[in-house]
Amino acid sequence: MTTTRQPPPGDHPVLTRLRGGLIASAQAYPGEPMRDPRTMCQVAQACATGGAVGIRAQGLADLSLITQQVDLPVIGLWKDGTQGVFITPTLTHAIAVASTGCQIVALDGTRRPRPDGLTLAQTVAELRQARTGALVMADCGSLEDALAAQDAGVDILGTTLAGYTGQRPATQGPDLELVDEIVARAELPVIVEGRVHTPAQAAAAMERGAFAVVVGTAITHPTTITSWFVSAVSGA
Ligand SMILES: CC(=O)N[C@H](C=O)[C@@H](O)[C@H](O)[C@H](O)COP(=O)(O)O
Repeated sequence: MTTTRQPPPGDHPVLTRLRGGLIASAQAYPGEPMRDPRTMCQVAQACATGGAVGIRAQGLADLSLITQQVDLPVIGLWKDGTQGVFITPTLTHAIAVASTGCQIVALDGTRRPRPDGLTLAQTVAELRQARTGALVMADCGSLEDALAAQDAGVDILGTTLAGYTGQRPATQGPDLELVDEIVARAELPVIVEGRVHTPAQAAAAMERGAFAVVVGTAITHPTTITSWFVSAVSGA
């Protein structure tokens, strides 16, 4: 199975729109009050008004609505489960995500076995065969994941899973050490994602060579943001 490369890293028109910008991740979790595609779409619209250059979102219903109603590149994923490989875990999930019209499909980019038995390279190649036109973002947990994902033919490397796979400690903010390592060794655009909680941390990620930064919780998850303030107030 051969992998057809997309245009050179960073030159694709979708990447041109994302370069140097802030991508807002709008996701609500099962059982939460905001878990409704209309709500997530409104959150995405609000983020667009605030200057986000792209949206990351989860689930086929949310993605179908957001790709129709928000005029920004969308990074789509499908979370299935909460343990192991759960971010767009199989080729079937990836094709379904791409079919919602999102410009980028994010999938687990670790070296762990995938539930459908395909390798990451096979998954990427099959997704390209499906001719959806979507780029592929590998959600990685380490430098080794990122280099393997690059070899597997993905278009974008993300630090999404740093601190969540046992390969790296869960740093207080984004794992900037990992950003340094990936930027130094990989050739693909590196999107920094995971625990970017302040504008200063987002700026630091850009200074370390990030192509773009994804912020989720700190912008779009009021329950967690509220709990930060509650802790501060009760601890004062
Ligand atoms: C590990 C995992 O499942 N990450 C998910 C990936 O899509 C989301 O739950 C995160 O909110 C997203 O990565 C943004 O990160 P943060 O919310 O820390 O800004």
